[in-house]
Order: sequence, then C-alpha cells, then structure tokens
Amino acid sequence: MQSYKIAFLGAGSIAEAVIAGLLEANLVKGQDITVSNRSNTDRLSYFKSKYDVNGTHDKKELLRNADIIFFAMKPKDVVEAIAEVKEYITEKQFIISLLAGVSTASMTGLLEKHIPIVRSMPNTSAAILKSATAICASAYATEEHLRIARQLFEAIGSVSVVDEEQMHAVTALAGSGPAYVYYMVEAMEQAAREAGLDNEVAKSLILQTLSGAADMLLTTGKHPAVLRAEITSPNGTTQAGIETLQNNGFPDAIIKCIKRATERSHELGETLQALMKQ
Ligand SMILES: NC(=O)C1=CN([C@@H]2O[C@H](COP(=O)(O)OP(=O)(O)OC[C@H]3O[C@@H](n4cnc5c(N)ncnc54)[C@H](O)[C@@H]3O)[C@@H](O)[C@H]2O)C=CC1
Ligand SMILES: O=C(O)[C@@H]1CCC=N1
Repeated sequence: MQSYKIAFLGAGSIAEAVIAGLLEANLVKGQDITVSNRSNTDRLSYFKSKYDVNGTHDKKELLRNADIIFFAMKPKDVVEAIAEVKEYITEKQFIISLLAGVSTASMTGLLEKHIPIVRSMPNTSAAILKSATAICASAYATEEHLRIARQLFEAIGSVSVVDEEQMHAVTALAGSGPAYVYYMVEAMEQAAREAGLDNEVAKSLILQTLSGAADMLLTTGKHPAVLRAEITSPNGTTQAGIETLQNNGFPDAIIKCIKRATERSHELGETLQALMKQ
C-alpha cells in the first residue's frame, strides 16, 4: 500500500484499537501517524511511548501534512472539534469518521466544504486484527477514497460496504457487539464461581468454548440452529439450559438490545442535528 500520513483527532479506546491494529498489520509506520486529543498530555505521552507515534495538541501542525484524518471523538464533541480544525482541512485530504450516529451530511454541513468522508464503524477487536468493520462513502467521496479506507480496515479485520442508513444497525450489531459478548462472559464467570469452579479453570473453559463456537460457525458454515441441535440431547443438560434461557426471555432480550442500540445511534445523530440548528 502507498504510504499515507494519518492524523487522529481523538485518542480514546477506538483510536488506540485502530492504531494498534494498523501497526500490528505493518500497514503504516508509527512515524506516519500523529495523534491529538482535547487536552490530556499524559494520554498523548502514552501513545508516543507505546506505539512510537507522534502526538500534538497543535491542530494546525496535526493536519498540515495529513493525507487521511480519522475523527475519533465522541459524537457530542464533533461540533467543537470541527470548529477547531475546519480552516486547516482541504479537499485534497479525506476524513475517515468513526463516530456513531453522525451522518456524513451533518459533518459536511459543519465543515462547510466538500471534504470527502468515509463513515466507518470498526470495533475494538481491531487491536488484534479482528474488527468487523462497515464503511460507506459520503456524497463527496470517490471510489478511490472508499478503496483506500477499505484497504486500511481490511488490514485489521473484515470489511462490509453498506448504505449510510444501515450504519445505525451496523453500529448496534458490530460496533457495540463485543460488549454484549463480554457481558455474557461476565455472567458465565459468575455462574462458574457460584458453582465453586476455580477461576482460572473457568476462564479457560469459557474462552475456549466461545472461540470454538465462533470457529465452528465460521468453518462449518452450518446454521447456528443446526449446530445448537447437535449439542442438545433430548431431555439432557443443554435442553434444560436452553429452556431456561427461553423462559427468561434470552432471544427477546438480545433482539431488544440491538433494536435499542440502533435507536440510540439515530438519537445521537438527531441530537447533533438539533445542536447544529441552534
Ligand atoms: N469505543 C468503541 O468501541 C467504538 C467507538 N466508536 C466511536 O468512536 C468515537 C470515540 O469513542 P471512544 O474512543 O470510545 O471515546 P473516548 O472517550 O475513549 O475518546 C474520545 C477522544 O476524543 C478526544 N476529543 C474530545 N474532543 C476533542 C476535540 N475537540 N478534538 C480532538 N479530540 C477530542 C478526547 O480527548 C478523547 O481522546 C465515538 O464517536 C464512538 O461512537 C466507534 C466504534 C467503536
Ligand atoms: O457505545 C458507543 O456509542 C460506541 C459506538 C460503538 C461502540 N461504542
């Protein structure tokens, strides 16, 4: 891949996961990445020492040589962030937005110029090259911008190209998705503790079970219901467990969870639009 100078506006969890992944994949050199945040100097020092990237609070300096600018602040902070940097961004650069809920049209409105934007939704598994990322292009992004973004995200996981309206559901499913799995692991660990299992033994059993199940889905191509049936002996332990999940609304809770997170993504975008009208 051609070498690009990359700037990050925001140095939080997702910026770190993406940077760690890009460096691990050897796609970008640390010295070609510059990171900025609102004011936390310790956090920039952490990035510099851990990843050998550049850090600055000087937004002009950050953007001067950047080919690609990652937007990685919270949605509520994007108005202030764009106000601070818009005079330094040119149409020759392009933005990769990681923001949940925020449309490329809103960002273009705030930028007041036709900067190409590729809206993206990775997840924190980017750090180990296992992100499930979806991307879409703004009205001013070309196939070439989409191709470059795709290449970057393919180095750190899988990439799906979607319509922008679908980004809300994508965010609920895959952006937030790892957190739901971690929550389930927390519950499994608690159950193991209550059953008197040694913590280390329980952890090893749970993690191998999860990773084995994910690999079974990936490698066999079988429908999850078929794989589930293969485990469920009539009147056995699995049947008893699954019935308990059903009686406690497990499928319904998961469906509601993803619907509510999708709705929340819409709300984040609407809050920003209301702010822009003020
Ligand atoms: N955490 C996650 O798993 C994922 C988060 N996202 C999106 O990424 C964005 C960041 O999320 P996190 O990393 O979790 O947040 P975070 O709170 O960990 O980091 C936000 C960063 O933005 C910086 N920031 C705030 N205002 C700024 C400004 N005006 N200029 C420059 N930097 C500024 C903060 O100092 C901080 O470094 C959000 O929009 C979120 O929707 C997307 C995919 C996954
Ligand atoms: O919780 C959030 O809003 C962000 C978006 C996807 C993951 N974290």
